[in-house]
Amino acid sequence: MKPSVVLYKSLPDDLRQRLDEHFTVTEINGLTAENLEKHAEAFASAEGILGSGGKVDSEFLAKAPKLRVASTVSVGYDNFDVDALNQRGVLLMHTPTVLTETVADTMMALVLSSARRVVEVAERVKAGEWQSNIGPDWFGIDVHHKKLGILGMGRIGLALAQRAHLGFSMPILYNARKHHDAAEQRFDAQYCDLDTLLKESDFLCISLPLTEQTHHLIGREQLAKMKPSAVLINAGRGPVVDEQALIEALKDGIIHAAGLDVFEQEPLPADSPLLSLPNVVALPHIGSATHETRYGMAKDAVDNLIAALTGKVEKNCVNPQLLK
Ligand SMILES: NC(=O)c1ccc[n+]([C@@H]2O[C@H](COP(=O)([O-])OP(=O)(O)OC[C@H]3O[C@@H](n4cnc5c(N)ncnc54)[C@H](O)[C@@H]3O)[C@@H](O)[C@H]2O)c1
Ligand SMILES: O=C(O)[C@H](O)CO
Repeated sequence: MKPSVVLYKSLPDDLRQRLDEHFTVTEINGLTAENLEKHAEAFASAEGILGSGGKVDSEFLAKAPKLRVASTVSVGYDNFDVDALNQRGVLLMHTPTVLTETVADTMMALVLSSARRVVEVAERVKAGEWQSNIGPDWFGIDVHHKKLGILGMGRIGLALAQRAHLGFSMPILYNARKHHDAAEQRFDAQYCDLDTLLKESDFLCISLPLTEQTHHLIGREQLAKMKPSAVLINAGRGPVVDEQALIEALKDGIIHAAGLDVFEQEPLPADSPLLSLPNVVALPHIGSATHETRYGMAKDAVDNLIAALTGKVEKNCVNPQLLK
């Protein structure tokens, strides 16, 4: 008999077919409380789950007593209680690597659009405000040759360093839990402590995961250490930055601008003060959102689930110690 799995994100037809070849699939529309109740039987018999978003914690695991594998269509896994999964012996599979270059492209787009005010001035053109030669009120700030600080020099940080250093002649500073040899050798990146990163970066780019240690790592005190001309870019997770403190810093001129792909609450509420600030570029969490990359992530998530439920895991496992 094929193992039962719950699919909580829709897949392209060919990938859905591949999943059906291996498993008996129950497809639901998200891991909501309502769906957990409505599809209690499917969760009670599920050996695997595949999707993205929604909390997977001990309360969830109690409803899925046969679960062996959770496969998320994302690299970030802050919505999973990894300790609870480990206690239950549930493997957690994710999709690093396939999205790295695309997310770095998004971060570079945020750097450029925040500095050159691309969104703001394009809106002004559409509104018919371009009536004569433009003056300084349309100008932005340079990107090339400015110092780019990377907070979280992992896969995405490295791909951003490549773009910024080789493409835009930007000196790279970074802070991470440890030195990154490839970043130092290939892009001359200089390791520094967080305070130095805050004080010296012209663009502070955050590509950190959300953990207990990184929650509100950037708050009022840290923003105050940044240059008034600095731009903050966040494509890691929203809660790494204290959003209220960021709003105040942007309003008060403590920093110059922000380019944000992630927020404390997503979707960002329509009445968020961030949306009325001209010096903010706000994107709807599109870091990896290209057709090619989203397909690649879904494919990897399907392959990961098949590998893990058939005992053939070689990569993409968050808790490989369970395999021993
Ligand atoms: N906006 C998006 O659509 C999008 C897309 C993909 C990933 N992400 C986010 O980006 C994160 C990073 O992805 P990645 O593939 O580069 O991961 P990664 O594991 O390769 O890199 C993370 C880096 O953060 C560093 N780090 C972790 N905790 C730290 C701390 N307390 N202080 C300093 N450095 C710390 C690590 O040392 C590592 O260098 C993901 O976890 C996810 O949250 C967002
Ligand atoms: O972590 C990730 O992969 C992205 O944020 C998409 O959720």
